[in-house]
Amino acid sequence: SLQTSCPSDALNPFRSPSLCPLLIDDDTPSPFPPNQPWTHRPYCEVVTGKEDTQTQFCVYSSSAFNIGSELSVLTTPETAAALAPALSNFTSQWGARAHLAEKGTVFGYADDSKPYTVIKIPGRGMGVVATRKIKQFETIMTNFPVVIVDSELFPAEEGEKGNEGARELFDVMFEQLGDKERLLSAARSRGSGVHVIEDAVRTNAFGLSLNERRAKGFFPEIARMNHACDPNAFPRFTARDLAMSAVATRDILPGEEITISYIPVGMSSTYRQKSLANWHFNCTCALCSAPAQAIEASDARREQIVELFYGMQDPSTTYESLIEMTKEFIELAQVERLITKVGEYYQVLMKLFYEKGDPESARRYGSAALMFAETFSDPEGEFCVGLKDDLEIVDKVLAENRGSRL
Ligand SMILES: C[S@@+](CC[C@H](N)C(=O)[O-])C[C@H]1O[C@@H](n2cnc3c(N)ncnc32)[C@H](O)[C@@H]1O
Repeated sequence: SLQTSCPSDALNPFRSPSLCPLLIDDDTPSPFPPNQPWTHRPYCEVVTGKEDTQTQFCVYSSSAFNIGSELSVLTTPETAAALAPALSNFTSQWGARAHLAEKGTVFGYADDSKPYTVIKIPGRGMGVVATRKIKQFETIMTNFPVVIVDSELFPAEEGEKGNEGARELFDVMFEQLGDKERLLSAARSRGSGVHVIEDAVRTNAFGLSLNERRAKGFFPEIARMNHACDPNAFPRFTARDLAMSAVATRDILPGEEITISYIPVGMSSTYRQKSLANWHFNCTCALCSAPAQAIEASDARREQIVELFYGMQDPSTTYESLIEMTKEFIELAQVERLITKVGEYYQVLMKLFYEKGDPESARRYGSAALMFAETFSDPEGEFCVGLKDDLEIVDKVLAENRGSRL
């Protein structure tokens, strides 16, 4: 049964929802204030999953989220309760309010903090272009979601018949959105029969992990960024405020289009084309439209990177060959500009050097991994937290070694 009262209620009737988020659905709304932190009464359906699992999903909407820009989430009551602290994180929403600005103003005041503009790009619809020099690692924009849908409610393949319960939930979600035009304009790329929510989310959404459930989120401004296989920006999601930020992977010049990769970076061209099929466009990015020879050379480097990565992790690899392979690996990754993968790569290198009895090198790779991971992923996320734990172990060994040398 749902948790409907808060232990501290009697003492503090004005408790923050972040301290005691309640599980609410359409039968058991929270007592006071009703439905908080949502502004609408939840609407729920029990949905039968692939393995005949029965899960209750509800539509939760808040027209107050992100300084009135709104948010509607289709998820389980548990995940909705876990979102309460993020919904109440006004500091972050206020800090990033420039994303609500029209024509360089924030609530009537001139704002020159926005380093980009959205314009038409030949052959790609709209796109985001830099209006001044943007430095590597700079946060270009911070954006909040308008729609989030649990991935279980999505037919795996486009056109596959969705669950009837899901369709009703999509209808209610669309009904509760204040700015329907925003979603409609993001959804006009598909034929009839596909629900407008599914349509918009498939073309524009980012995969998220929320309270250990997979979900897809539509972030309207960052969704204007077109795809490039060698992008100059990377989307970073932070769970504590639900913000999606675009972080520059290298220096960007004024007039340059700001791009992100819709698919994991580092794949060779054939895999990229297959993975991009979901978006229904012929990729015209710099890497895909490069001369055949350049594409071939890049593919060869990417394949070599994967091969080396497996080779390095093979237990039979000696310490000496690990050093050689690492050198070659890093050089290739630099040529292919796989900077957003460095956190991942260096974390593995930290472990390998640690296992081979070289904690000094392990520490160097570990700290570099953390620096990159904190730039391109959630600093409070699982990956960064795990890295910090691993670094502590390495530090302990280093301290013990120093002690034994004295
Ligand atoms: C998330 S939207 C990006 C913004 C979009 N251009 C707009 O006008 O709103 C994704 C769509 O943009 C277009 N697009 C994105 N990257 C592209 C690329 N590299 N080449 C061609 N079209 C692209 C495709 O139509 C794709 O389905």
